[in-house]
Amino acid sequence: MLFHVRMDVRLPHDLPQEEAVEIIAREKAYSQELQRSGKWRHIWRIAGEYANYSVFDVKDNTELHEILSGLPLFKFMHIEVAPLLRHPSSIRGDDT
Ligand SMILES: O=C(O)CC1=CCC(=O)O1
Repeated sequence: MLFHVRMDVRLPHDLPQEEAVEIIAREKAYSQELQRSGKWRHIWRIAGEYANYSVFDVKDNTELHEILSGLPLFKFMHIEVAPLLRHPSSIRGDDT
């Protein structure tokens, strides 16, 4: 199943710099491992915002929830999820 996900990151102003750097490094490693696995298909920065649009390809809602709630930045994020399906007007036979 494909899901479009928007993640907005809000780091608290009083979060120590070293802690923020460490969490962001873990976030990057976690994300890149999932990208290599094919489950995290796309990640795009939203221009001018500390936010991204991502596309996930996972088995079901439960797997998506497990992945998102495992994000090192999860507690500092606002996340919006939209399930995707093929549009009947799409000229593409698959989702490439
Ligand atoms: O910077 C972001 O948008 C948050 C994030 C998600 C995965 C990652 O590496 O950073």
